[in-house]
Amino acid sequence: MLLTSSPHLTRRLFFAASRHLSPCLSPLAATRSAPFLTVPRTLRVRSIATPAEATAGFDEMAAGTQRKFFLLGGKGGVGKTSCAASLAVKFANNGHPTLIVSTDPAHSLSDSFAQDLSGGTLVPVDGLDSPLFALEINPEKTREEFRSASQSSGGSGVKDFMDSMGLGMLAERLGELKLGELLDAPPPGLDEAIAISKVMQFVEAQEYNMFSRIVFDTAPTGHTLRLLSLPDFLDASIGKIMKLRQKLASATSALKSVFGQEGPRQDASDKLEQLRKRMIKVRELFRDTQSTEFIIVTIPTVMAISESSRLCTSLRKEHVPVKRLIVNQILPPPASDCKFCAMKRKDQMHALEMIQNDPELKGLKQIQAPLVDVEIRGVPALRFMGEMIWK
Ligand SMILES: Nc1ncnc2c1ncn2[C@@H]1O[C@H](COP(=O)(O)OP(=O)(O)OP(=O)(O)O)[C@@H](O)[C@H]1O
Repeated sequence: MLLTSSPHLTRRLFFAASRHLSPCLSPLAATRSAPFLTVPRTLRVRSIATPAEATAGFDEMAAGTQRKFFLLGGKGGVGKTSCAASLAVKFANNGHPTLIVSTDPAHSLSDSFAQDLSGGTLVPVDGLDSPLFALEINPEKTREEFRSASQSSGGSGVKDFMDSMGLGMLAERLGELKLGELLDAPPPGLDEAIAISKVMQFVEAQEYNMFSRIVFDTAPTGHTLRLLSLPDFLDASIGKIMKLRQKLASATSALKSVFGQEGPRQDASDKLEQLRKRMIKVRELFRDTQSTEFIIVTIPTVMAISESSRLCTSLRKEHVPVKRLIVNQILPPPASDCKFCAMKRKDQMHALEMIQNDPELKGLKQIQAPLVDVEIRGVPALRFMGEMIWK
C-alpha cells in the first residue's frame, strides 16, 4: 500500500508507481538517465519560470487553531481539485483536523483521492495518520429540500390555492414579486448557494466543531462567481417571502380555519428564516479576512490568465479576500532539443509575463507549480504535490 508519512519515502513510492510520458514531453526527461528513484525531485522541479514568491507562506496558513476557510477556484481543468486536495492533505499532516468540501456539481474529489467519497455526507479519507474528511455536496438533494420548504410557504402552489379562494389581489402581488419564477425555476447557481448553506449547517453543529481547516474545491469560475453573489440575492428574496408571509398571515386571519395549516406553515417559515440567516452567515464568511481566503488557481496560458484576472476583479468587487495565485503546470526549461517543448515553454513564459503586468494579479503572492509527468491521484501523490506547492 502506498501509505507513508515520510516525504522522502513518499516521493520514492510515488515515482515507483509513476507512469511515464514521452521523454520529449517529460519535464524530468533530462534527469532520467540516472536511476529516477534516487534523483531528488525537488531539485529538478525548482528551476522554473519568472519571478515568483519563494514560498506559498504555508506556515502562515497553518498558524493558529481557530477555524479557517480556504476556497480554491479558477478556470475548468487548471488543477483546482488537485491543489485543494493537496492543501487539505498538508493541513491534516500538520495536525489540523481538516474537511475538504466540493461545491462543484461535477465532483472530482473521489477521483483525486482515488477513493469513494460520494454520498453527500462526511466521509473519512483513508491513508492519513490525522483526520481528514471529505464532503461532496449533493445539489439535487439540497435543491429539493429548499423547493419543498419554499413551495409550502408561498410559492406557486399557494398562489393557485389563493386564486381559488378568491384572494386574487394577493395572488397578483405574489406575481409581482416573481416568487413563482424564483421557486419553480431557481436561477443558475442557486444549487451551490443552497449547498454552501448546507455546509454552514454542518459546520454549525457541535460534532463538526473539530475541524480547524475547511478547504473548498469550487466549481469553474462562472458558477463560483454566482455562488459568491447569490447570498445577497437570496437574502433579499427570502426577506421578501418572509414579509409577504407576514402580510398574508394578517390578511387571512379571518380564514384561518379554512387554511387550517398553522403548524406546517410555521415550520416552513422557520426553515426559510434559518436559510436566510445562513445566507447572511455565508456572505459574512466569504468577506472575513481573518478566517477566509480565496486562492486563484491558473495555468500559464493567455486565456487562463485573462480569466483569472477577471475572477480577481469580481472577487475584490465582492470583498472576498484574495492573496495567493497558483500558476500550475509550468514546464521546466527543455533539456533536449525538443522544439515543441521549447515553443510551449516560450508561450508559457509570455503568459507569465502577463501576470507581472496585470493590475489585478501582479500584487498577489504567486506560487508556481510544475507540470509533472504523472497524474496526481491518491494520497501519496497529493502529499507529494502538497510538498511542492505549499511551502
Ligand atoms: N501540476 C500538475 N502536473 C500534472 N498533472 C496535473 C497537475 N495539476 C493537475 N494535473 C492533472 O490535471 C487534471 C485536471 O486536474 P484537476 O481535476 O485538479 O483540475 P480542476 O481544475 O479541478 O478540473 P475541473 O474544472 O474539471 O474540476 C487531472 O488529471 C490532474 O491529475
